[in-house]
Amino acid sequence: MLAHKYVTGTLQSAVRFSQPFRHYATAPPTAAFAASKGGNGKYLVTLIPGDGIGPEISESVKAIYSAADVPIQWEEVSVTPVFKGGKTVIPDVAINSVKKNTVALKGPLATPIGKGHVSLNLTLRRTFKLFANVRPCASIQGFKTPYDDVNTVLIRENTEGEYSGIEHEIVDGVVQSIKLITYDASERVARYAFNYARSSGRKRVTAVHKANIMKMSDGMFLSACRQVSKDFSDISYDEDLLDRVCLQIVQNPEPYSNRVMVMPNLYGDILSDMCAGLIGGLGLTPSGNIGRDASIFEAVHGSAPDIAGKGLANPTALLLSSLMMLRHMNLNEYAAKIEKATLDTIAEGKTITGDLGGKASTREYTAAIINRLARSSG
Ligand SMILES: NC(=O)C1=CN([C@@H]2O[C@H](COP(=O)(O)OP(=O)(O)OC[C@H]3O[C@@H](n4cnc5c(N)ncnc54)[C@H](O)[C@@H]3O)[C@@H](O)[C@H]2O)C=CC1
Ligand SMILES: O=C(O)CCC(=O)C(=O)O
Repeated sequence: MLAHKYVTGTLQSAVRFSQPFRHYATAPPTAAFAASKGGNGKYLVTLIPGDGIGPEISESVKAIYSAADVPIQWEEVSVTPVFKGGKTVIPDVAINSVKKNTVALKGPLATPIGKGHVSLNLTLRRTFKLFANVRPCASIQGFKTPYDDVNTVLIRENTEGEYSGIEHEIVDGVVQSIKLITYDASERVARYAFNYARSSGRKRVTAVHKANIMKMSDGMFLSACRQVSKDFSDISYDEDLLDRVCLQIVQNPEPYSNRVMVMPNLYGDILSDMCAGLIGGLGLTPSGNIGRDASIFEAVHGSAPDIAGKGLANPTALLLSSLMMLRHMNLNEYAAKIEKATLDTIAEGKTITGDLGGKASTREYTAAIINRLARSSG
């Protein structure tokens, strides 16, 4: 078993790799990583390739890891839903793999719209009590977008709120969907956000809300944040309305760059897509779903059915998610090496995918990163 050294480990990486730390570190002081090793001495990590572009971008990550000699052995599982006991559930083999390995990299899973099975993404988060979804979003130096220095970190409550999945038809034509907020879950994610701010050198936490309208539910979320803020005298705390944040961040993202924003589930889902738009799109933004007993890393984006199977997908978001995972596992040097090769490839701009304005296929872009890795170690 590896010890729980996250705060120390992360601070060390801050000193040694100041630029990467700014981008894609996780600072999970409460999350456990109990190393599970295979016979070859490599760490076992669950890989869920997912739907749509998921298998293509997973192949890319696997190829890059292999080229960088990352000491990881993938345990690949499918989460094709099965019908059991009147419900759609995730197959036991996938659940058991994540339970055993405690870390997983997951491709996007598609959810039918307005009908069909529940979201398996949400089911995984609830099953493993992955209470905080960390979504960093940073401009890539040298890659030109309308904004040059976006560096936001958004932490989203990940188990309840508007995504509790409690909906019913009261009478014909009237449907009720319950937004469930508990003090415990709010307190837990708020504490995580403050700890994250402290260990990543950010000086402010902003709770994003709509408590002017949802006085009780978002009001309770804010009460929990205020209470937790009292334990962090070195971090300033404030609150802002979601709609104001949306307006202001697209007008000028700079003031949001040195703080952590924490918020209920749905707001985090939407605001993180908007932040992705500030830096070049969904092909670039990673995330980590952090829990006490397991953590699952995934891109912010979905299965992109419009480009699936065409070899056009940008694997960067999944790759950067996997780097958050490596840092979570204290494999910092591998993360730094791959991160540099990736960001340099994008900054150079010669071999980038269509979503970033380039012409490269997923394979060509992956090969460009691998070449750069080879050059840097040769
Ligand atoms: N965590 C997860 O697994 C998520 C799953 N989904 C699911 O994914 C499915 C599709 O959802 P959409 O709303 O279409 O969102 P999406 O994120 O899949 O796609 C939105 C747009 O961004 C583009 N895009 C996304 N990722 C890209 C990448 N890596 N490279 C290049 N272009 C990329 C797509 O081509 C599309 O035009 C739905 O079933 C949804 O429920 C959506 C979001 C998150
Ligand atoms: O589960 C899904 O299909 C979409 C989920 C999503 O957009 C998210 O929570 O990130």
